Amino acid sequence: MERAGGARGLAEAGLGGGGESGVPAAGAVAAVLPAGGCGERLGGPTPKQFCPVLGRPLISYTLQALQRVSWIKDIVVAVTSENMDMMAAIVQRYRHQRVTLVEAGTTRHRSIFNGLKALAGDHPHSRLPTPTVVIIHDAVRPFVEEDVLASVVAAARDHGAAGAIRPLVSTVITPSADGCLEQSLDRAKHRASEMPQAFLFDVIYRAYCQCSDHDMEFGTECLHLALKYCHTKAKLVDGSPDLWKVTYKRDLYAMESIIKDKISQQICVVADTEEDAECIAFLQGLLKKELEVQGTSVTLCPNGQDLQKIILGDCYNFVCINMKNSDFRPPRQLLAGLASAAPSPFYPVAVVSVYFLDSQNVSLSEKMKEVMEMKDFAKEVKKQNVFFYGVLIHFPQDNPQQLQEHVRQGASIVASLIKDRNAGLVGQLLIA
Ligand SMILES: Nc1ccn([C@@H]2O[C@H](COP(=O)(O)OP(=O)(O)OP(=O)(O)O)[C@@H](O)[C@H]2O)c(=O)n1
Ligand SMILES: O=C(CO)[C@H](O)[C@H](O)COP(=O)(O)O
Repeated sequence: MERAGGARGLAEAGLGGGGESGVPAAGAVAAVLPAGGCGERLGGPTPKQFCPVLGRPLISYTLQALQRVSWIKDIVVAVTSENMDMMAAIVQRYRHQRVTLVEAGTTRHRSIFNGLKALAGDHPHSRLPTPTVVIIHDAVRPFVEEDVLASVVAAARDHGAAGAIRPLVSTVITPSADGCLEQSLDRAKHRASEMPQAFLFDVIYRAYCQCSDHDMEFGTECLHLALKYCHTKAKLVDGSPDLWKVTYKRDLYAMESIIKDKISQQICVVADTEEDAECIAFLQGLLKKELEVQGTSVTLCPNGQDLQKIILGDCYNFVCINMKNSDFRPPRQLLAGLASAAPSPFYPVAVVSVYFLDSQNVSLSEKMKEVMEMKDFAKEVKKQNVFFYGVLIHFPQDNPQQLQEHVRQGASIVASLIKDRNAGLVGQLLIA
């Protein structure tokens, strides 16, 4: 695959990007994602933009967020040459569109400038149209919504530059040469500069073209460049709390926890309601309470009807109730439905099969063969990013009180499996 003058158009590889070179579409918007850092503050051998979160590289979440915005026509990602192939593989695996890769620079500003060059038609082979407005967004800020992107783009159209800001959490101070307090800034009069930022392409491109080596080497603020070199005062846009940048290890943990909460919002309960309505309603209520998420919608899906619609509706959690049969048969119909619906590869799908067994009638040892088959089944479906778990609820026919207690415990186990999505428990049969 040929590199387009430092820009590696994935268009050549048929993976997205492309368009008439150098022809600025009216009002077109593009984005530049600097992703060429080494993540020193986070530590570890893997640059943080490639660190896995729930099995997927961080940068894929940011690309997914930008991809949801249809009016961003091109996304230029700046990565180092040694990470170029890995980045192309991520784009292909997660089916990210409109992406073009360019070589990163030795600093963040240099990486951004390389991204802008790919949009300026500066490179003889650059095939990307020059946008009217360009968004600059750190690849390690995965939680960016369309509303803030639209706000900074609209403000940039009017003011030439715009950037998201947040209230300061810590007070900013100036240390003296001997390491003592020189002054402390009035926190109420200052803000933290975040991303996304947006610029009239001409403004920010001219600023970078004039940028001094010192600014290129040590600068950290694009808005400052627009002011210093193009006398353009950026409009400041209040951003939401989730615009934060993954910088330290703790930020990765926080990101994973936020995503787990987000994808646990909807649960599809698959069951044959004719016989199981009462028990399912009870389990349903418990699941909503256990997951403590207002948004959880527990969808009853009798005999797998409407399953296709639910799967396509971004549901990543399925609970299959097996009351009629006592064997530990995995829900093959459901898994076949999942496979044919080809859900997005973005998140692992949790499937929990709940079995009810009256141990007075059937001993668990007689079921060991089926339990082992369940593990093999789980291993197979894990290749399609489906995490399959089993939960056995002891179902004493002659003791309804005890049954309720066991169902309560079972709901708690199901909720934990869904929230934690622990790959280490895949294929296990947990007993309530
Ligand atoms: N030469 C560089 C340095 C940084 N970045 C990118 O700029 C963004 C914000 O920078 P930062 O959080 O500082 O990332 P790192 O430089 O990787 O972190 P550290 O300073 O801890 O090494 C990141 O997406 C990073 O990949 C870049 O494109 N090129
Ligand atoms: O907040 C920002 C304003 O543009 C930048 O993301 C931040 O300055 C980047 O700094 P660093 O790369 O050192 O984390």
